[in-house]
Amino acid sequence: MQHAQLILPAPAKLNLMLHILGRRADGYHELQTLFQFLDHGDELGFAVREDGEIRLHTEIPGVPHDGNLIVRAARQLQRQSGCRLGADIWLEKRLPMGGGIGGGSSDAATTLLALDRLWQLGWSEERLAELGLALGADVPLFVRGRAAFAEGVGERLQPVELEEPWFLVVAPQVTVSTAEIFSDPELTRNTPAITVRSLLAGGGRNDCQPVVEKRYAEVRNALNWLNKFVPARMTGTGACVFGSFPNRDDADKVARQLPVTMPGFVAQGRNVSMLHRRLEALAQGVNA
Ligand SMILES: C[C@](O)(CO)[C@H](O)COP(=O)(O)OP(=O)(O)OC[C@H]1O[C@@H](n2ccc(N)nc2=O)[C@H](O)[C@@H]1O
Ligand SMILES: Nc1ncnc2c1ncn2[C@@H]1O[C@H](COP(=O)(O)OP(=O)(O)OP(=O)(O)O)[C@@H](O)[C@H]1O
Repeated sequence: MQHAQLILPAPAKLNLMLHILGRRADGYHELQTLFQFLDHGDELGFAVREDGEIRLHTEIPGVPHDGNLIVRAARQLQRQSGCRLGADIWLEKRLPMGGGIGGGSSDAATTLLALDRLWQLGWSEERLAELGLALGADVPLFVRGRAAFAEGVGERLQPVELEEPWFLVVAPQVTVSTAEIFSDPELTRNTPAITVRSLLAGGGRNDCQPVVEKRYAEVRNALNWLNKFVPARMTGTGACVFGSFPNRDDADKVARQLPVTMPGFVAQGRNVSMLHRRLEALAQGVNA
């Protein structure tokens, strides 16, 4: 990381609600979801290589180098832009994988925005988001960096202004496969569409939660534990669950009581991703 020219965050997200409206012919699901960012995430470092190679210097156990979303994002951008430069990339992984908080998608989006800058491509966010969609349904959200109501398969984004409470996120020690949950016959796929206005007035749920709770005792236990303090809900297709608090102290107090078998973290919900805050500061010449 000490050789990096540019160090940028890759924040987590929460799905504050997630409704499944139907299934498309290609197997993907039509959904409605409300996304907010957390001020907690991975960190990535980047340096330009003149030889065109893309090298990620940090290994993630179980993920081959060429299958890592960071490498796949970099190679796609290189291919589509025709750029002859390469990159050395370092990763500090802090987010649990397969947790429904978007770690891989966020790493991919940070890579696209970082290399667009270092390779001086001048691509619009729109074009980068379009490229990102091929890597994962949540990548466009992280490229855009604004809390949003999402429709379609998650790519039609409408920015929203939400309260920014503190969350306690509990990470049960299991990995939930998104594909497995979406292919479960018991998943309900017929929630009627709602308007963003009615949603912001309160309500919503996570349609994937009953299926995950049934399959994973660890997720069930985490929900039961957190529900003793505040209403608890699952994010994405799990495994992480969260509850909100009006201030950091209240969230910390509950976090201190977490059993050792149930790690968690406290973070604030943010309407502008910390990646975009950092890029704006850089554009203004602030070295914060
Ligand atoms: C459900 C969410 O977590 C909400 O934030 C995301 O949309 C999932 O995003 P992701 O993990 O990046 O998922 P992808 O890598 O795009 O898709 C993984 C698998 O989930 C299923 N999938 C995903 C998104 C979607 N709208 N419908 C689906 O059916 C598909 O089987 C797909 O093969
Ligand atoms: N840079 C990366 N970080 C994390 N996972 C990666 C990465 N690259 C590839 N993967 C693969 O993607 C899978 C899903 O990882 P991720 O952490 O994005 O899941 P998630 O939090 O459930 O995402 P989502 O909320 O988008 O469903 C991992 O199990 C891993 O095999």
